[in-house]
Amino acid sequence: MNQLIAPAGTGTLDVTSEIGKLRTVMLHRPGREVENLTPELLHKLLFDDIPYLPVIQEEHDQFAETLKDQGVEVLYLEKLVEEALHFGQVKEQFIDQILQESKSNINGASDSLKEFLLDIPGGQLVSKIMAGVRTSEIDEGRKRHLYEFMTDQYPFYLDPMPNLYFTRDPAAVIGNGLTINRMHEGARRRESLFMEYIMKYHPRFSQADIPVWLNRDYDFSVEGGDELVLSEDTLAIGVSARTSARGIERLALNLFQKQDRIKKIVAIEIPKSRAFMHLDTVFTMVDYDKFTIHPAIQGPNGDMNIYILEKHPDDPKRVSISSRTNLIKTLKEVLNLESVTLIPCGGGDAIVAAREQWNDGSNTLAIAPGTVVTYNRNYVSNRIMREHGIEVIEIASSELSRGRGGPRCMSMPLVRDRI
Ligand SMILES: NC(=[NH2+])NCCC[C@H](N)C(=O)O
Repeated sequence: MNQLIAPAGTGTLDVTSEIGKLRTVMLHRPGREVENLTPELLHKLLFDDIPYLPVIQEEHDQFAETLKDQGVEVLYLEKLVEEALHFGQVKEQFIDQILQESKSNINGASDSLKEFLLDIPGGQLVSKIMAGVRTSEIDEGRKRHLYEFMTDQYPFYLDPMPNLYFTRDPAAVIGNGLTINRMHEGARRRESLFMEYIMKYHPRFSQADIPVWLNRDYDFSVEGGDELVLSEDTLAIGVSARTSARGIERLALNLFQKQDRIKKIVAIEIPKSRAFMHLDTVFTMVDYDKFTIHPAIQGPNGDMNIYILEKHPDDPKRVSISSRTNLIKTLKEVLNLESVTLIPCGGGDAIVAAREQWNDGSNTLAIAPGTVVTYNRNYVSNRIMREHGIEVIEIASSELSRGRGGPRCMSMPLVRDRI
């Protein structure tokens, strides 16, 4: 195995805001999993079109370079998982678990598949699992069951995982710990297993005693696109198509029990629709007192359903819940700010806002207070942000945007400077 990309012993996680200078981030460069999309599978695998692999990779490399140029350390998911399996000597255990969790596709062929995967040389196993395994890839000689010889069945034993380049969702760093998420959609459920292995077995993290605030074995879903770290003591979490109220309450209980820095969780309900799948598709923090917003998530007078969860004074099994209806007022209250500016996606024009939100116009990745990375195609939203004094660094987005996620979705911050 080549030298570790992520040296041992540097594995502290530290994210106490959405905007502190970004120091270390985890990305996933889209790979062959994207080429295993077919029109029939698009809906199930949560895509709207099939990206052209060489171009999506080029755009992704440009994204990574942009971050590196700003001094950000970029780690790659695939490499971290390979290293975790190698140094933890857990390749077979990992294969067993992937097969176990892919059961509905495998349909009894797991012995042949396990042999097939064990034969793949180190360094290629992880990308193979990510790309998916076609039924036609298993040698005739390895097939044992009648249905394994049939050709007209579902094409995959292991489904491809084309959403992996949205590293934001399967896990999220909060303070010095993280959530390793139970994903809402079956198409993404296995993704968080990778992070579990990285944290347990990668030499950079395994000795660091990193708290896991919520694990993927909890029955109710939470996804990273809904988890926003507003400040050292306050989180915002979307109650969305992907993140359940129960998941949020469990996370709150665990946090209040295991640490005492984070004191408030602001649960923000958003419409449960495909376009607004996570809170970060309609709301991101771009500066100390500025946020992007898609106006369609607010009622006529700016009203919304917002709940603040706090530690219950005398019952550790409950949280105290109080409600709010106005986003600006709530943000001012929890962040102790005199004023808060919401920058509307598409400048608030109904058509432009809808069009640009669809291509993640509100989904910014802050790399420092007042500096964000965005997609170039959302030129109206980008202009409006600049008019509000934000430095906007644009990246190419023709193919990346086809997966319905933007720069925030495509990045998992591991370390940010405190602000
Ligand atoms: N944090 C985000 N907004 N992630 C976007 C994920 C998009 C992905 N196709 C999905 O449906 O899951």
